Amino acid sequence: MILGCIADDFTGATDLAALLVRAGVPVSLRIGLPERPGIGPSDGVEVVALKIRSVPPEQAVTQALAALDWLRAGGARHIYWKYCSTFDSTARGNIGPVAEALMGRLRARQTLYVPAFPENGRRVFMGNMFVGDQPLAESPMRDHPLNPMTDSNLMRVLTPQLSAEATVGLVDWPAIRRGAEAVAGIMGRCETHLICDAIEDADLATLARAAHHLPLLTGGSAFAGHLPDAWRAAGLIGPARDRADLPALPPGPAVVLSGSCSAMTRRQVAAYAAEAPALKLDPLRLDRGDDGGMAEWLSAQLHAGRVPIIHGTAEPAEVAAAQAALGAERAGALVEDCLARAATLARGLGVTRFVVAGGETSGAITGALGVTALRVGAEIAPGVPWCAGEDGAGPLALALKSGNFGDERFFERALQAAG
Ligand SMILES: Nc1ncnc2c1ncn2[C@@H]1O[C@H](COP(=O)(O)OP(=O)(O)O)[C@@H](O)[C@H]1O
Ligand SMILES: O=C(O)[C@@H](O)C(=O)COP(=O)(O)O
Repeated sequence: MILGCIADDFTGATDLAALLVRAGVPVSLRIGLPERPGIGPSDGVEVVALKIRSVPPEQAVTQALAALDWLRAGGARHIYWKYCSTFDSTARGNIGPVAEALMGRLRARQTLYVPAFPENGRRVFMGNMFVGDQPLAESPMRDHPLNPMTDSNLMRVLTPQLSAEATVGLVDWPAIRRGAEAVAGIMGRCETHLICDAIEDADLATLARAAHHLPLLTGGSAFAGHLPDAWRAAGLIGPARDRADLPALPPGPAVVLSGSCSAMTRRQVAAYAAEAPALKLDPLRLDRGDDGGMAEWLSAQLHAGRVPIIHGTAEPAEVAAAQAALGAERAGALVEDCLARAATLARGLGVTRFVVAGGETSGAITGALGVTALRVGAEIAPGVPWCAGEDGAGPLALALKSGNFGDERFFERALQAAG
């Protein structure tokens, strides 16, 4: 196995798997830490999807190290720590502690942090992240319900997450533009943690050429997608494979479930709810045990042959009000639990296709369905593939959409793409 990947959430894992599949390597995707030892594709990539973005750092470290041990037992030659392309973290932060713990176990002296995903508008310049044309802290990410990002400077975000002996440096864009040797020059300095600029995919390719030999690399899916070419150029893996083996998606009814409150999801939910039956969940009512008659409503919609949407998606002011009354964690958990129950109910009613918006939400739903592995299908939007899996009831299909990915018509597009 050339690469073993640890993803901090489930949308991130399918995003990563999709970009690696695009890069022509065989990819195997596990949901949660596998119970039994296993060996991934001999010349390919194994992705382990965890739900550790918003948990306390100690828990994130424990789970990531367990995944690392599993991947190394399966023969992984390099490890990739995948987090969000907007560098999302809680106030205490998990990106740094997990990276340091993985470095410790791998005896790695240095690692790179490369979150940029230019195709989806996430770019880093002189250590500052931009989402589209806005600095990260002025973008809608400042209002994220669980991981609000209030500083655009990634070196300032990362430094307090690390131990006192860690040193943080920058691989700056002017150096990247000079080429892999200039990047190697910066890597030869003493800093152990290097935040990397990247504006275009060409920058990610340069970084991959300079750093593909490191035992641990970290970042978003786009950088990982450039590693196979760098390994090929170094003669370490075989030629790119065609995707002749796209998994077939099972036919059958579908539902859309959204717990994401991200700006793009809010537009997507509004567009879909204008044309399809929609049930909106309110954490304050859920706290009183009132889910708006979800089971009866869902059953009636499915029996009428519709593709309904159930969602907690709300504007920042509504989210803030729910959080003020219940606390952010409880408000989030109430919606996640209810959507997980909706998924189980839908499955019991014969649904085979689930379009899900939100990373934490996808973790809750996939966990409730009991899916433990996914095969990656065609991409609906950059970083969002349809995936095929199985639970106790048989085959099913899941499209796990990251909060800000896709365009306004994403849900409709996903349903059409499933055929
Ligand atoms: N109305 C709401 N009020 C408060 N929290 C909510 C509401 N609706 C959803 N949430 C929570 O917000 C979080 C969104 O996170 P996530 O699913 O990862 O979405 P994204 O991919 O956009 O980051 C989830 O924990 C979800 O349960
Ligand atoms: O890197 C990305 O942006 C995604 O892969 C991802 O991790 C998204 O997370 P959510 O926005 O929380 O779904």
